[in-house]
Amino acid sequence: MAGLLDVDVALARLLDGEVSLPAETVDLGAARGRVLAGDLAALLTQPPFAASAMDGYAVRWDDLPGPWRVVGESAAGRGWSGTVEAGEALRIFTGAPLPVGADTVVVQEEIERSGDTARLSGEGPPRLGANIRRAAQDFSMGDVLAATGERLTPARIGLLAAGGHGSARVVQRPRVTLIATGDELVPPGTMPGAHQIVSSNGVMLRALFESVGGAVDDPGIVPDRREALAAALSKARGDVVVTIGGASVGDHDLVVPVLRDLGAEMDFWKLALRPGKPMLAGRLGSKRVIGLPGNPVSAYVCALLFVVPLLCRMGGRAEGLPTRRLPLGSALPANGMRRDYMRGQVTDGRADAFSSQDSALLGRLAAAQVLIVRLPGAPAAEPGEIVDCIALDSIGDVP
Ligand SMILES: Nc1nc2c(c(=O)[nH]1)N[C@H]1C(S)=C(S)[C@@H](COP(=O)(O)OP(=O)(O)OC[C@H]3O[C@@H](n4cnc5c(N)ncnc54)[C@H](O)[C@@H]3O)O[C@H]1N2
Ligand code: MOO
Repeated sequence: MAGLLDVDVALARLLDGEVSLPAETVDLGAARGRVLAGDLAALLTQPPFAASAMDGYAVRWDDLPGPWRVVGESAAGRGWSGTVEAGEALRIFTGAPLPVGADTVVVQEEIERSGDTARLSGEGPPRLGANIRRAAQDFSMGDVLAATGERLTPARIGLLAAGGHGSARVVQRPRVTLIATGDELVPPGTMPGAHQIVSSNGVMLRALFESVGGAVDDPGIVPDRREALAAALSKARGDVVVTIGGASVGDHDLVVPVLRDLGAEMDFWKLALRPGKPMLAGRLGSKRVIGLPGNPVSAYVCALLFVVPLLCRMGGRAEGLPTRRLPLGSALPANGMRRDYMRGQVTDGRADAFSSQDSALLGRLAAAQVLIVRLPGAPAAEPGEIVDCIALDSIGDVP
């Protein structure tokens, strides 16, 4: 479409030359979801020594089926320094070091104890080495426990702590300032007066950006006045400023004129995209500026297609959105000249677009499992035809 930029070209321009932010050190206790800035190797070996996996008696396999003379005790944190000789057993507890000489643990449920004598009362251990965790069974000093670019899941955090780390070098979180513009807006939780609506986009986008690691500052709603918007844009902190609304061409759509007044460089404005045609991108000093359209679905789709990949690039994460190729459940009409992202559901493995695609309908967006992608000029599609979809339910999965 004349004058409207292709979505892929716009995304490539947006990401061109952008690299991940510098690293910082964080305590493991506050590191969930962060992205490693470098490989982390084990500083320790785990387990550091052969240990009993059960409460019982450490014996020599060759001595089975006993009986044994119990010569001492090894508990977690308090090992036993002697050697288990032929005919001897050592009382041992879970996690305690296996003594020299012993090679197998008999669980206490299979032992009858009387004074210093232990007798087998059950079947006994199934094999040499039973109920023992070997030294280094989990990992050895020097093993890479987590690699650059990996996200710190709860389990990885535990692994790093076991490996001797108390903190980790991670990529800084990209900082985003949200600026919602509009005289009609009131904050969430406030009853709108006449001709007002709730600013639902701010909290929605905050949640989306945080789900991919963004650190969001939302200083509130800015009225449709040039000076107010200019002040908010000038004050905005962080790496990326995201405006919401006022991106179009109406008399009260001030984002582009105010950005121009402030000397911002414009990367692009107006895309061959539905929903979200008036989306814009630029630079204000060292900050990236993204102007999202105000219609809630347009704001969400543009944020997903552009801001999420930008934040992922800055935050050292994989950028691609999760996609699926699915057969259509019902026919679709020919598409116009804008790339269309149709909200839809998946039933029995087939994607169906909702009948209404109005970009103001948050209910349909919240119910959508997929965005069905229709390329500019795509002909009508029959049921069963395979279409590309963005899987909305697997976005921003910080565990
Ligand atoms: N003459 C033209 N008019 C419009 C065009 C066009 O090309 N020529 N484009 C249309 C398209 S497409 C879109 S999308 C909208 C986007 O316009 P703006 O970005 O300027 O958005 P607003 O006018 O400020 O608001 C649109 C709509 O969204 C509501 N809104 C705004 N902010 C929020 C918020 N934070 N939370 C919830 N809802 C919000 C606002 O009240 C309006 O209803 O322009 C078309 N017009
Ligand atoms: O792009 Mo607008 O987003 O068609 O409603």
